[in-house]
Amino acid sequence: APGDPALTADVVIVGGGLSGLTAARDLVGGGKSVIVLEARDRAGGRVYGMPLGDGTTSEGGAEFIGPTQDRIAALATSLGVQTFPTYNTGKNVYYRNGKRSLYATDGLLGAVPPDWGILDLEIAMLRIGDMAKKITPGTPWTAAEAEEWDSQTVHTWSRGATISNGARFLLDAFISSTLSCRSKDVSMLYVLNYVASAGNETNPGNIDRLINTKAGGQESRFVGGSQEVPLRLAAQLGDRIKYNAPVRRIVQENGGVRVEADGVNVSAKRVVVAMSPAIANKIEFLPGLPASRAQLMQRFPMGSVAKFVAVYDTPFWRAEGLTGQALADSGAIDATFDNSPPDGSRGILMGFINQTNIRRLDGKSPAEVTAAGLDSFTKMFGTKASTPLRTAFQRWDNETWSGGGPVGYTAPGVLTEFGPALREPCGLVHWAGTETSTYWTGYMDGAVRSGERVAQELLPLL
Ligand SMILES: Cc1cc2nc3c(=O)[nH]c(=O)nc-3n(C[C@H](O)[C@H](O)[C@H](O)COP(=O)(O)OP(=O)(O)OC[C@H]3O[C@@H](n4cnc5c(N)ncnc54)[C@H](O)[C@@H]3O)c2cc1C
Repeated sequence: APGDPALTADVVIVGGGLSGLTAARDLVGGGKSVIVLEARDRAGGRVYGMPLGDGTTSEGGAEFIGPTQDRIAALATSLGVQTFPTYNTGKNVYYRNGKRSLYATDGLLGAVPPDWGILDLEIAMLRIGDMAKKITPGTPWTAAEAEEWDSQTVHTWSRGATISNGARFLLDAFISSTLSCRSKDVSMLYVLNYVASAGNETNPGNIDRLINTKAGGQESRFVGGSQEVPLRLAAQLGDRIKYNAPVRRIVQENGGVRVEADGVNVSAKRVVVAMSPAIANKIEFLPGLPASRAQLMQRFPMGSVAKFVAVYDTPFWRAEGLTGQALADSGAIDATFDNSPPDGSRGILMGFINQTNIRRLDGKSPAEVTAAGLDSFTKMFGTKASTPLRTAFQRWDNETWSGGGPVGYTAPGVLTEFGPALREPCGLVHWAGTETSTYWTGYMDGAVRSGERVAQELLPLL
């Protein structure tokens, strides 16, 4: 705003999440001056160590890393952050139609619960895999069948492709646990691209790598918590990052950009907007953006998700032969993981509260959310789960600077019509954020890849 101190840099980066921080690292490495403007009082965005109230934290946002997520892996290694395997020994819990059952994840069908309709499901999953092979990751609108797949939701497709309630429930659960939305919210084309994107340049994406713990996206965790990665990268960037500086307006004028944030203005040659399209839509652009980009940002909502954790003096489920992973069709939590520290010195259960379930808890008190979370854990893991030492939860739908999570998704008709505007620079404005990534879109790896891509895009222009 007028009167605020004015800084100058080659590039101003809006957003201090993994995408913005990575872009800053590479631009600084290329000899350019950079200022990062971050709305929050911390770096990391959707990567956040949720305080447990005893001086320790548990992952409140992004957590897992798996094979082919090469760029987040390289970044973590460069910062001295190690990984360890997600606890995955024993059986998983399946809570369905009021009944609890256990299932092994190393059987013929992999990590699929033993529901009626399992063959029906397998056939549908194979079909999804075959369709995803026809997608070029990052540009799904170029597929020959793009119009057909972008004309239906996953719900519409799955009701045609399956006959059993079990298969339909599990396909809905796949969408809820990966995108935190309902199958009726999201385009089939979007999901096929998500599957195709779960790989790298030499290993085509596939559904198993997307959803599995063993050999999949949930295989490993970071020692000390995932937030170590953005926090250490932010420390390297030092006072190039300005916190508590929400950007309100981006003005392109006189051959450069002026970026106006609360308390500070920055003039630069170019600007990178490093966040989800939905959150970028809160910024005023002058002159206005091309309609295809402006309207893309109106059509890219965030999922609705919270993470709930309970801390116990031991991971008691391990002694009972359980992984700590569960899937449920009722209650607040629909999927869980063992979030204990690497040495198992105490037990932490983590549950996702997704889509309708978290909206039902809108306006509820922390005590009511906690009661709902513990009720779920108790149904899944027995009465021992009802008496934790402490609990915590992190809602993302209430976060002003995230607007939900884990990722933005699109309803039918959006990618084929507006998708090409996702990465296309608008004059001096460039776009990063996991939503723009070719591989592992929606993940930390995608965020890092998008930061690396935007830096490569900019360096020859500066
Ligand atoms: C509950 C949950 C679980 C997840 N689990 C995983 C997982 O297990 N593995 C995985 O790889 N990924 C996971 N993810 C996804 C992962 O967190 C994201 O893909 C990634 O962190 C996105 O990084 P980003 O830089 O693209 O965006 P963000 O992290 O959203 O960064 C955007 C930044 O911009 C800032 N900002 C917004 N508006 C403004 C403004 N106007 N001015 C200035 N700054 C602004 C925000 O504060 C934020 O810091 C999860 C996410 C959630 C929410």
